[in-house]
Amino acid sequence: MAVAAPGQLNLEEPPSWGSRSVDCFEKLEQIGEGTYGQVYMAREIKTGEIVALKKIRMDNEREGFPITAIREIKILKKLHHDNVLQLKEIVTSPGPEKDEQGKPDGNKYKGSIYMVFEYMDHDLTGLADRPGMRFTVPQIKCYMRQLLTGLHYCHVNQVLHRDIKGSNLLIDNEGNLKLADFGLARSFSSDHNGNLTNRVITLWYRPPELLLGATKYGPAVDMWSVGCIFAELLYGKPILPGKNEPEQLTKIFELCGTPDEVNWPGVSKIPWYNNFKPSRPIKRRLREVFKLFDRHALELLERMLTLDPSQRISAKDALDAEYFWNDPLPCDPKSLPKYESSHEFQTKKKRQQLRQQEETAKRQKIQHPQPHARLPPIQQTGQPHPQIRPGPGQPIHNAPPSMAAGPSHHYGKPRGPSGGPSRYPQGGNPSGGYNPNRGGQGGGYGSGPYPQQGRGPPPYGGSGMPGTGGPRGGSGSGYGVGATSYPQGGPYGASGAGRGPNMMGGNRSQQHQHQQQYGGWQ
Ligand SMILES: Nc1ncnc2c1ncn2[C@@H]1O[C@H](COP(=O)(O)OP(=O)(O)OP(=O)(O)O)[C@@H](O)[C@H]1O
Repeated sequence: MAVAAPGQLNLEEPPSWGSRSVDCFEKLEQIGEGTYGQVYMAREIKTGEIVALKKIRMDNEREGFPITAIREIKILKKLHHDNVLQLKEIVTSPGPEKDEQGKPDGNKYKGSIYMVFEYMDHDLTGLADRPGMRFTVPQIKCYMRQLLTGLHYCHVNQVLHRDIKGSNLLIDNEGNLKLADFGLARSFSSDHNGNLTNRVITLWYRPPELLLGATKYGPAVDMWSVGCIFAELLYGKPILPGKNEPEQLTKIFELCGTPDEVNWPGVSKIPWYNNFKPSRPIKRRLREVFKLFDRHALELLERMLTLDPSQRISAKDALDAEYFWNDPLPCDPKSLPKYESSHEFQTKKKRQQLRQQEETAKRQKIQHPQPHARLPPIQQTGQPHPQIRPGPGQPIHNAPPSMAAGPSHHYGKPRGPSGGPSRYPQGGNPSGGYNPNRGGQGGGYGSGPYPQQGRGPPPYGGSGMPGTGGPRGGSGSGYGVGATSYPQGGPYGASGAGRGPNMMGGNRSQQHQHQQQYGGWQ
């Protein structure tokens, strides 16, 4: 394999994995900082294509190339799906590392390795954190369906993601959602008998079985995380923000009730069950806490946030849920508005800058109190003119790609504990039309190729469907307008009565009794 000499570009050769130098790319801006390395937006010099470069952290030289990166590369090489982030190539940086004076440091050959990914404009957390951002119901359905489709593909191909969270769900300006960050992912098989680590999945999205110490588990762990994301999208903020593992379990029990041998056969045999067993049983309150969610959303959420992993809904069955087949239907991703790029890293940075600015302004005020309230405020130099930017949360229709991906325009706002839900959709379309376009059931977890979805092609909202035009909703949509109507101050607060009608209204009885899916992996 030809390796590019330091500073030289392999422009003639088609890129083969690991053969090219990172110098083939021009780094534009840092867009992410993860546990395992930095992520940059970059431009390929030859083609002008915008990509994301994820630098593999090699801090711990003694342990060699990080196992997480090896896993991620191995897994991503075998996954090819529209809803899974595509790894395009691996590139290397020319070693040896330069010292502080810019001279090569002979003792240190620390050439870096980068993964080259297709560039995505947003991650879900960054997008949701934009001030004034409200997702419409068709938009939430659209994202959820893509998330489930990508995850179903992974599970069918015997890959557990094990770190589903908003910042790992990347979204482009075509409305496509892709699963990213397979650093904690691993292959599994239904006959796998070995133990797996339970120290996976970011705490707020971690299922009860892992918190209770299970070391044999399957795709159901990802489905719990999906349930947390789903509720977060509807509710407007994370629903289970525990500070540590015991508190996380307590929050889960307060929402989902305590597990016992009746609702979760076998739970008492999970290693730490006795350590965490609450002194008295707690009733499940999910339906009460989220009673303002529409009926089909609540039904689906119930099945995702089921304590017993063997009874938790699978990605495939979730895609078949009434929620996705009733009005308002998921919108076509392409109909979603285009926003300026927003990644969690940048919105956090922006929030920090804003806080600093506010503190400086406060300090200045204390040092130089204004003698008269009517005097005009001191003009800050270097501030952009407010009119050159679109309003916060406003889509930038017709912006050329370079602007849409422009590095210097990011909005952020403090997301303090008092920041109540503000971005979930408002009242929905009461006319719940039924989509008859359904095929039979099919697929399931097995080896082999990715099966077709049971219901044939996904429905898209047709004309007149509320909110297909974007988060502000079209005329008469009823989405994204009006005051926030969900309870403030956390999901366990008093549930507000009389806050508007159920989105769907309807009274149809539940159609499907879903099969248990995960028994084999428990
Ligand atoms: N292909 C991409 N396009 C745009 N942004 C990206 C891309 N890949 C990653 N990012 C951004 O970088 C962030 C971190 O990336 P990633 O999760 O892959 O790294 P990580 O080191 O594993 O992070 P973590 O510790 O949060 O799991 C993402 O949340 C996202 O905002």
